[in-house]
Amino acid sequence: MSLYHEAAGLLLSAPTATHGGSLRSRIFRDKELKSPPAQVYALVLETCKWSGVLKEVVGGAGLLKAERKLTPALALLLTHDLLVSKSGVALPASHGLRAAVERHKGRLASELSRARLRRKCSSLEALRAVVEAEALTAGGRKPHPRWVRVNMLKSTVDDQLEGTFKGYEVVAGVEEVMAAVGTGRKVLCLDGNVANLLALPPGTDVTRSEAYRKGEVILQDKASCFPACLLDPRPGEGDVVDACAAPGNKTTHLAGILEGRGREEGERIFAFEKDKNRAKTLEKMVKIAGSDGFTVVHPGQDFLKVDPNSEKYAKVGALLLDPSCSGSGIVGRDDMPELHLPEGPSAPGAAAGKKEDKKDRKRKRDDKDGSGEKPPAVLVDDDGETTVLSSEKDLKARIEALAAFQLTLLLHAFAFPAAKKITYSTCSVYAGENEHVVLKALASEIARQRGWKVLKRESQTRGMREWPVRGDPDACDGDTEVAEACIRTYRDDGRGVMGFFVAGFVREVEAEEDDDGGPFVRDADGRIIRDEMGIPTLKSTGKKAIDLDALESSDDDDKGVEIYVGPPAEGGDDDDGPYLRDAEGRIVRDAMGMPTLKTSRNDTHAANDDEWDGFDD
Ligand SMILES: C[S@@+](CC[C@H](N)C(=O)[O-])C[C@H]1O[C@@H](n2cnc3c(N)ncnc32)[C@H](O)[C@@H]1O
Repeated sequence: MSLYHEAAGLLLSAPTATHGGSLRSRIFRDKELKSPPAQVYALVLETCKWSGVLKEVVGGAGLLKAERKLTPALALLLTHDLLVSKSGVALPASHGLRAAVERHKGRLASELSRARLRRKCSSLEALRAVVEAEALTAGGRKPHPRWVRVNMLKSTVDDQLEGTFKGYEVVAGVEEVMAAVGTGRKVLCLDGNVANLLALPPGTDVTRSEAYRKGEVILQDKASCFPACLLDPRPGEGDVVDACAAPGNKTTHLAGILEGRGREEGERIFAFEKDKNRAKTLEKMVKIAGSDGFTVVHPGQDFLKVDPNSEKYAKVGALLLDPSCSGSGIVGRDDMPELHLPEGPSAPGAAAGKKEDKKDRKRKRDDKDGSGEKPPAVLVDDDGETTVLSSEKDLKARIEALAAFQLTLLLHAFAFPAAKKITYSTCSVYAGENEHVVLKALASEIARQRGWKVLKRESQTRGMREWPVRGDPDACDGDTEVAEACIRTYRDDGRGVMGFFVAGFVREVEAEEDDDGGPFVRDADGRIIRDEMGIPTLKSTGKKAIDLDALESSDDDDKGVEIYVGPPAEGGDDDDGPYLRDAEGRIVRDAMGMPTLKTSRNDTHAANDDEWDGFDD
C-alpha cells in the first residue's frame, strides 16, 4: 500500500484502543504501517494544518469530480505534496495517483493563488506563516509557548542569551511572546515563577541546537518545573529521592537546583524507575544533563519495594513524587489536528475510495466524513497505557484505581525517617487524583504519627506562592488552607502551561535542629521569616536580604542587595529590555537566577501574573 493510502487511512482515523490518542502515538505504534512512520506523520500533520486552504483549492479546481478514483483524503494529501511540500509528490512519475493530480496542476495552482490572496498573503511563505499560526489555535486551543529550561549544571541564562538565543528580543512576559506568533519576531521572556526558564514562541525548534544536544537546555513545560521548585532542595538537607523518575525532567531539575546552591559533599539524588525501558531514557538524560556524578539511578526499581528504614536512605531529607496518572492535563495528548475535507462527488465510485470507506468506517472521526459515528473517548496515561472509556463509570473506575496507587506511593514516602519535605504531583486535571489524594494522605495514620502537614502557601518559595491558580476548595471539602496550599495549572487558560497539580508536605522541625539550616532567620516552626514583601532576613548581617529602597535610590552598594550577582546599571538603559541589567549589560538575577523587572522597583506586586517582580529566597 502506498504512503498516500496509509496516510489517508490515518488522516480519517479516530483514536482507537490499540493506537491511543495522539496522532504521533498512533502512527509510531502502528505495527502494520509499511511506510516510514516519520514520513507518514509529517505528511498527515502538515496536510491537516493546510486542509482549510486545500479544501478550497481542491473544490475550486473540481479535482474530485474529474478524478473519480481520488477520495477527498487522497486529494488533500496529493495536492498538499504537489503544491506545498518542498519535495513534491513521493511517487514515480508514471504512478496513477501522481498523474491524477498532476493533470490538474495549472488549475490547482491558480486556486491556491486565489486562496492565498483571499487571506491577504503576498507569497506562499506568508501563507505558510498564517497556516502555522492558525494551526496553533485550531479548535479554540490557546497556543502553547515552547518552554526551555536552562540546565544550571552546564550553562547559564546569560550564556544561552548570548549563544543559542542571540538575536532574540527579551520581552517582559509570556503574553508578549505569544503576541509575536505569526509575526516572525524572535522574542523570548524569562519566567517569573521558575528560575532559569525561558518561554519562546510555539514551534521554535530548539532540538537542532548544539545547546540541546549537549544538555545545556532541556525542553520542559513550565508546570512540570513546579515540583522541584516547591520541594526547594537545599544543601545540608540530606539526600533527595525522585520516586518515579523517568524520563528524568524533574530529576535533572532537582540536580540543577541542588548543585546551583552548592550541594554538600556526599549529598545524592536517588532516582527510582520501575519500568526498565523508561529507566534507560532516565539514565541517558541524567548523563546528558551532567548530574550522573551525584544521581544514583535505580533502573527497574519499584519505589514501593524500597525499604525506607534501610541505612542507605537514612539521610533522605526530601522526596519528589510524580507518579503515573491519567495524563489528562497533557497538551497535545488528545489533539488530532483539525481536518477540513473537501466535498466528494455525490456518487463516490472508484475502488480506492470504496476500499478506504470500508476499512475506516468504524474509525472515522466526528461527523466530518459523514459516518455519523463518534470516536470512543480514550484516556492515555503517561505510561502510554490506553483505556477506552465508553461511560462516565469507566472514567470514575480508572481514576479511582490510579488514585489508590498514588496514595499508596505517597504514604510510602511519608515513612522515610529523616524526611522533612515531600512534593506530590500529577499531570491530571481530576480532583480524584489531586486534592482528594492530598486530603486522604493528610488524614492517614502515618501522617498523624509522623506529623506530616500540608506545605502552606505562605511558606512556599516565592515563585510558587505567587502562582495565582490554586486548588479547588470544593474538592478540599471546603478546607481553604489546603486548597490554597495546592497549586494547579490549566491548559488553555492563557498562561501557556499544561494541566498540572502539585502539593507539598512538611514535617514540623524543632527550632534547635534548624540552627545550621541556612542563611536566613527562621521562626519556631523552622520557617524562614519574611517581611510583607516576602523578603527574608540574613542571619549573618541581621539585614534584609534584599533592600528594595536601597536598590532604588542608594549609591551606597553596601546597603543594597546582599544576594544577587552584580549591582544594577547606573541610570538604567531603557532600550535594553524589561529587566534590570548590571554594568556589563547582563540581566540582574538573584542567587537562584530569578530576573528582576525594571518596573518591579516601584510596583513590586505588578498585576501581571507572568511577570517576575522581585527576588526569590
Ligand atoms: C509521570 S511519570 C514521571 C515523569 C518524571 N517525573 C519526569 O518529570 O520526567 C511516572 C513514572 O513513574 C514510573 N512508576 C510508576 N510506578 C512506579 C513505582 N511503583 N516505582 C517507581 N516508578 C514507578 C512510571 O514508569 C513512569 O515512568
